[in-house]
Amino acid sequence: MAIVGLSLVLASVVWVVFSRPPFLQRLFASFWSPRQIEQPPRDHDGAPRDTESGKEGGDGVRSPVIITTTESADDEKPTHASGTPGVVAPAPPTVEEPSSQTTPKAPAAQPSPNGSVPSFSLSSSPPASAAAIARSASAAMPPPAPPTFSAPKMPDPSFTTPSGSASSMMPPPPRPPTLNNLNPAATSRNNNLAAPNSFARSARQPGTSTLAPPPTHSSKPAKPSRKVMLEPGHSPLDWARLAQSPTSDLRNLPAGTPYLKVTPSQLKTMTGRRGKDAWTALGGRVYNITPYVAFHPGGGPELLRCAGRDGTRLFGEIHPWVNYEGMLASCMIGMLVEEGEERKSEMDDMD
Ligand code: HEM
Repeated sequence: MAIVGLSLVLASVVWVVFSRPPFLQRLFASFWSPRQIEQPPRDHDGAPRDTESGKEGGDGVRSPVIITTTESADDEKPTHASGTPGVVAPAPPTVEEPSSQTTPKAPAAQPSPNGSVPSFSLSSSPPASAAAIARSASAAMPPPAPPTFSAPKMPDPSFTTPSGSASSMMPPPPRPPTLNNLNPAATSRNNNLAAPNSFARSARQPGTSTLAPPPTHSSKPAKPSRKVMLEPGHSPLDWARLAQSPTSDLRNLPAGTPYLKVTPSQLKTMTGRRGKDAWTALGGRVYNITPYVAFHPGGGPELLRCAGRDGTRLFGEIHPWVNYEGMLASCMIGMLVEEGEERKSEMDDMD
């Protein structure tokens, strides 16, 4: 197409140079007034030529219509050449635009046999208007590159392995969670990961709380206190004041009586009943506990459980921390001896 167009242009130029048609001179004269519309030439009889219907008036000789740039597109009405062989057209119709110099595609007509001036005839389907010419010209030219609105290339969302080199490869983004994870078939691949959760669910039984402290068996539950209400004036402080007085004698023995050797049989008769005092042996020593019964925090009956016998084991089971020696120093009778030892000592005294 480009070659054909160029050849047409070249042929037109050659023709204009050699023939110099009169209409071209008028064209040059009117070139400087582009808004002027040149009236189409009239036929010899003076009637305007019907350019739309293609009818020719007069002798049928067709005059070209030169259309310059006009205000409205309706004025652009080119004429169609008859293209009859042998009919010499003075000039081919040309449509000129000041901005775009386009030439209609008109193939060179065969020269007339009589050797007249070569004429040009329009092709079978010439553009009918300047816009059509422009369209045809644009169609003849290579189409411009279409505007590209392509966005910056985003990374391929697919997670296929890229074919680039390893140096240009970037680590793929983390796989977003998809609904496929809900598929049992898909989750079956991650059973090894779901196992701990299922184990944790199975290990935690309903009703158990992880916030509750674990059960401990190291601390014994506190025993309820077995202390009793003491009579007024019989507090531990009152006992301490009474027992440490130098004038107080709590043994209930004749004055000046030394410490006695008490045998278990003798101790057994001192139970605090039948008018006798209550004696007990603690750590090999014999104490008269009768004055302390009213001051015992654990109560009298508890204290008298060891009267008339050795109360060392029972005492240690309840309150081994109690300093009985200091508390009962003024109540000490003597030493607990084996049976027969008191007699042996009496015989030694007789000797
Ligand atoms: C003869 C010597 C004894 C002395 C000097 C003595 C002294 C004491 C003292 C000072 C307490 C108060 C302890 C405290 O406040 O923590 C006490 C409490 C007690 N005693 Fe004795 N006691 C004697 C013998 C006994 C015996 C032979 C028994 C029982 C068979 C006994 C049973 C108790 C009980 C049950 C308590 C109350 C413990 C508690 O706080 O729950 N005591 N005694």
